[in-house]
Amino acid sequence: MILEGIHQRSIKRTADGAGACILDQRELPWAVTWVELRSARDAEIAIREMWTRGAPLIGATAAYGLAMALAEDGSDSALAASYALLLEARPTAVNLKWALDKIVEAARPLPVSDRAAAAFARADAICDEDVALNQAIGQHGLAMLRTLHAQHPERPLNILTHCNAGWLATVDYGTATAPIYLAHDAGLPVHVWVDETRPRNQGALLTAFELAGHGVPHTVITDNAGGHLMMRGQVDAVIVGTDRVAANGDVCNKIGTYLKALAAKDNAVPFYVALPYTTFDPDTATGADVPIEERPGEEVTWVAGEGGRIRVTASDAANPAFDVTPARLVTGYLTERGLVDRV
Ligand SMILES: CSC[C@@H](O)[C@@H](O)C(=O)COP(=O)(O)O
Repeated sequence: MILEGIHQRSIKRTADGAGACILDQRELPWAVTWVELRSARDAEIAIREMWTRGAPLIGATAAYGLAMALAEDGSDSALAASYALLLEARPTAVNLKWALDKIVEAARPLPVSDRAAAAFARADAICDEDVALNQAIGQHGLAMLRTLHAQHPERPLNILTHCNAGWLATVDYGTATAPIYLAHDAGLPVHVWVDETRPRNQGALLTAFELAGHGVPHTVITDNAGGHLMMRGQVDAVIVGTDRVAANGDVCNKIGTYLKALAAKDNAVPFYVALPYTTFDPDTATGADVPIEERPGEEVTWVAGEGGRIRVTASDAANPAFDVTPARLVTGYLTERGLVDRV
């Protein structure tokens, strides 16, 4: 299947209803490949190895994975084993646990023979809800962007984003990108500075692909360029997604987000975090309590691009995948309930 170049659901049930189809994001933007997941183990590999990624989409994939596990074996012990397998696939995005818990809540009270159907139905509902949440975030974000644009109506609104918090990271629309898509569709002139987002380059590879497909003017920049652009007055707002917001409002997101928040603060650029309630974690007190995924150093020492991978150093590399932006650096949280200054 070839993408139409515009957003669509990034996870779907297979035609027979017994599995889930995802885009293999490792191949984007060079190839658009849909992959069928047929078991909890398939879902776990797809999440762990980042065929699929982004907090809400990780949750949706895990939900279908648990439903597939129940179709194979609906017993309590099988449910517990597959829950643990999927939960360990990636540690940072709280949507993973949230979605798995919703499947357990829906399935466990039922007779074993009814559990798989209930789990699939709940996974479908998680996906439908994610789309609605992102649309609501988009509507509130559009109002916010209109207000910002009114300050300088003579020029396009420049938004900087980090990583990929678009439709590829969610079921559809994205969190950080939903306001951008709605603004563009409403005729508001927006231009997006896209952080390339080393080491895996989700910005250059995925966000740019999305924005190009939707016709949104954008420019890819190195991760180090944002502070300079802010100092020059070339950024009107930063909007990022998040993998987990702690009870105190600290924001865990892709490594490098914190530096953007610091630069934004120093240059009086508003820094917004877009999130659905499924990414808020009241059980994690502060950002210091969020488990930060340490990924292989090879993601740093080798860079993937068109035509393959090239090695950039023979030295050892460290690769923390996320960082924490303290709540004090956040101007506002863009949620399905509106723009709020505390979560
Ligand atoms: C709406 S997704 C928000 C975040 O999950 C996203 O920006 C991000 O950091 C994703 O990290 P990734 O490691 O690519 O899964």
